[in-house]
Formats: sequence, C-alpha cells, structure tokens
Amino acid sequence: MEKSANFLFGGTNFNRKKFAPDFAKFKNRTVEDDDRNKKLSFFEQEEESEEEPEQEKIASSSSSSKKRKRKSANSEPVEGFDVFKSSKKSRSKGKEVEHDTKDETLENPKKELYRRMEQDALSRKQYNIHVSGNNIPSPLKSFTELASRYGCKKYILRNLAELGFKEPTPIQRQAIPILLSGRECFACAPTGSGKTFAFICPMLIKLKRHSTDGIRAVILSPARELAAQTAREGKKLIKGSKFNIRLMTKPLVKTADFSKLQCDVLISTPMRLKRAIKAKKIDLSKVEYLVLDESDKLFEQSMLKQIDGVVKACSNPSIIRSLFSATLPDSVEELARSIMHDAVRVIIGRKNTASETVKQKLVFAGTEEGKLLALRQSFAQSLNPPVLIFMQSKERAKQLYDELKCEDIRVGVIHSDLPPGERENAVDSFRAGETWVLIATDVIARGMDFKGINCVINYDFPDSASAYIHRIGRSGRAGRSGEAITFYTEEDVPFLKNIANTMTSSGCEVPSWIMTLKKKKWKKHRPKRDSISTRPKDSKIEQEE
Ligand SMILES: Nc1ncnc2c1ncn2[C@@H]1O[C@H](COP(=O)(O)OP(=O)(O)OP(=O)(O)O)[C@@H](O)[C@H]1O
Repeated sequence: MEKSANFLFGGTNFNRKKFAPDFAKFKNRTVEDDDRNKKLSFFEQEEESEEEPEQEKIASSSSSSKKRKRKSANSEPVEGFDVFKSSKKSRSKGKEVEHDTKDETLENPKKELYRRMEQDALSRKQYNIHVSGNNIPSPLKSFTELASRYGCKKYILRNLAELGFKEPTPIQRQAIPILLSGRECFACAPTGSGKTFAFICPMLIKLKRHSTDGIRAVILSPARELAAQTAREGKKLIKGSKFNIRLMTKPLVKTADFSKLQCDVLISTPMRLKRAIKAKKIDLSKVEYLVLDESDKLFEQSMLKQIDGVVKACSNPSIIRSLFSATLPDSVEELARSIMHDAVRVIIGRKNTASETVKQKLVFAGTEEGKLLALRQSFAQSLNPPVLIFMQSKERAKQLYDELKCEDIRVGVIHSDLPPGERENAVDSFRAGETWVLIATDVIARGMDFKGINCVINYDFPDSASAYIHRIGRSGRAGRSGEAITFYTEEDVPFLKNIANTMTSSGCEVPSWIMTLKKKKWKKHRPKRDSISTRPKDSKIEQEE
C-alpha cells in the first residue's frame, strides 16, 4: 500500500490489492492527501511535555467543598478555534508564562492563588476553554499531571501512551480535573475532540481498582453501536488492570444474574438499562459515577422517561453526574442545572458549531432523480472511501442500498430494522474496509468514531442543525481533514439558511443568496420524498400496467 494511502485510511484497513481492479475505476481523489498529512504531522511532531509535575492544592480545594449550589453564567465564545491545531502554536506562550512565575516566592498564599488563577485563565484562553461555576480546578498541562495531582496509576498513563496520545485535548484538559475533584459537570466540545476519554479517564482514576462491590459507574449512550464503541475504548484504557467494563447486551438483560456479575463500569443504552431496572434485576444504588453521553439526545422526549428511571435508580447521594455532547441546547442546560449540584459548565470553542476540519458543501440536486444522478456521477469521478451516506428514514436507506448494491461499489447499510447482529456486521465491515460506502440512518450519526472517513454525504437534508453537526462530525476527527456534501431539493430550500449559518460559523463559505434567505424554525424537517429509483417514471408506469 502506498504511503499516502496509509494516511488516508488511518484506522481503516482497506485491502487495496484485493480490490485493485475496482479501485482503478475510482482514481481521482476529492480530499487532498497533503491536507491530511499536514494535520497528522501535528500529532507526530508534538514534543513530550517538559513541565515538572506539581501539587495543585489550591485549585482542587474546591473538591473538598461540600457546599452544593446551582450557578448559571455565560462564557464568552471565541471564534476561529481548532481543537487539535490551536494548542501547538500557543503552547510555547504557556511555557513562558509558567517560567516567569516559577521564581517568585510562595510565601503569600493569597498571592499564589491569584497567580494560579491568572495562569489558569491564560491556559484556558490558549485552548479555547470557557468555563463557569465555582472554584474550577486548573486545566491539565499534560497527562503526567494525572499522576502527580491525582495519583493516577501507571498502567493508565502507559495505555494512553500506547494509544499514541501525547497531550490531552482541550476538553480532556478541563473536564478531567473537574471530575477528578469530585465536581459534576456538563460539557460541550466539537465532534471528534476526545470527549470519550474525557469522561472515562477520571472515572477509572477515581474508582482506583476493581471491586466486587457491584456496579460503581454507568455510562449511558443513545445507540447500541455507540455503547459498544465506548466499551471498546474503555477496555483500551484498563489494559493491565483487573477492572471490569461491561456492555449491556440483550442476552445480558435477559439472563444475567447481576448480583453475581463482576462489573465495575456498565455501559448501556437507556432502554436496555431501564428494562433491567424494571425487572428488578439490577442494583444501581452504589453507582458513584453516571455519565450521560450525547446528553441532548438522551434528553429528547423519546428517551426522557428511561433516563429519569435510570437517574432515580442511581440513588447514591454522593454520585457524580456528568453530561457530554457536541451540541448543547439551552433547554438541556436548564434541565442539567435542575438535576445537578454545583456543576461546572465547560464549553470548548463555541457552543453548537460544526468541526472546522470538515470542508462543507451544499449541492442543489433539483429532484430525487437528480440526487441519484449526482451521487453516481461523483462516485464515477472520484470515489474516495470510506464514505458515509445519511438518509432520513430506514425505508429510504433500504431503497438506496437496493439501487447501489448491484454496482461495482462495496456498499453496506445500517438502520434500526436490522437485527443486532447485522447492525454489528455493517459497522465492523465498514471499519475493516470491506465496505467502502455505508448507507445509514441517523442511528449512527452521533459519536461513532470511524477514524478515516473522507466524505459524509447528506443524501437527505438533515432534520435539524444538531443532526447536521453530528452527521458531518463523523468525518474530520482528531484533527484530520474531511469533507461533507449536503444535497438539497426545492423542498429543503426553506431550511437552507439554518445549515448555512452552521457552515459559516465553522468557517465555510456559503453562496450569498442563501445568506439572504429567512431562517425557518425547524420542526423535524423530514418531507415526504419520491422513492429512489433510476428507472424513468414512464417505464415504471408501463411495468405497473
Ligand atoms: N489526547 C488525544 N490525543 C490524540 N487523539 C485523541 C486524544 N483523545 C482522543 N483521541 C482520539 O480522537 C478521536 C475522537 O475521540 P472521541 O470519539 O472521544 O470524540 P468525541 O469528542 O466523543 O466525538 P463525538 O462528538 O463525535 O462523539 C478518537 O479516535 C480518539 O482515539
């Protein structure tokens, strides 16, 4: 495999030799390899931190505070941020600041406190971290601080290093110390910016070691695939320890004796956990940590009842709850504040914006036939797998799959009508590179980390701005570049401005006529669309007759 292709398929193993004749048909590339190399080189060239580990007693003194009160404040949004890009440039500045202050005397604790606050403010500015709340712990300077400040076990640092993580991402810098100092937190950070480890890492450090005391931490994810991925990621971090991380599967709900099950951390969808609670099978009264991942999705009407059930079942009064998502509507913030105590609010960059590493494009396709034509044309010109195509319903996902499956493209499909095994296979084949194009409903729009996705195609216009942000966020992860194409037809025009605003706030250009359109209030925009077929309408009528 050529070197550039290695970069392209980082994390995805495409057998190009085996599929050589097929690939010859898709010669041209749409995403610049160079661009990708530039982004990745940041990870490769980053130096190890030289900073001396130190105790941060003052900042963490907040953790001992038992006083819990609600606080609401707004932080100033800062534009032009890039999670992975921004840190390198400004890092040296941070070092200078630290240098200046190192020689000063530590006699006056008040002076020391002010100095610490000043350093924290500078560091937050560097990484575009916005916080509100009381006594917020200092952001991490490096992963090694986890050992000096919080007694993190060596195996965790070793596993982080093995994963190739050289420094924490901005959300990890701030959320990890907050959770480690025993504070609740709700956090909003862009797609692909490392939120998963931002909540798993402190959880494991706090739990210290495996215990036979029952379930001590629960992570809720809105979809099975995401829950499975989180379990897999968590297991990477516990290598070398006796911790037990379990995924709640259907057979587990049905047959397991939870009172005997060895499980420190349980990862589940709300539905499955609620079923186990309802059947009185599971005791969550000892849970010390509860994470609601993709919290805005979990707080949607369809899941709210189940979430409520789980939150109530986690009855330990000293439980630490945290909420994470790339989109955090005000309504969810309100709800979060009403259930959390003295929580810290963390926003990385600007709230509810799309990843800046994704090049976004709007394409007018006219009609449904026009969409199919445009898709075929773009594949014929340059298919640059892996490509993810989003559809508005399972029916439409099936239709497009039926259209494309007979062609020379290795295509897969995933939607909620498929049995669990087939859903799993669809994801695994796509990860392994056996499938080049995966057609999906929004069931995998959130959280899924397919590292090398080059292009996301919104075949059907997304039904909300947050759906758009999450869908296109499957590309351009961890600092890589990616591309997102959104088809629109006449029916979608009234909602164009909403997407255009999201595009411009993440630095993409939008035709000026779109910006003059009025913004329309979203009401789950899923218009009835003509079915997907290449056969001309006349021939269909003939056949039907
Ligand atoms: N400190 C780090 N350094 C380098 N890569 C990292 C670091 N932390 C996480 N990653 C990688 O970044 C990628 C994205 O992380 P993750 O899936 O946690 O993103 P996310 O913020 O949860 O995204 P989403 O909003 O889509 O759920 C993963 O492949 C992960 O392994």
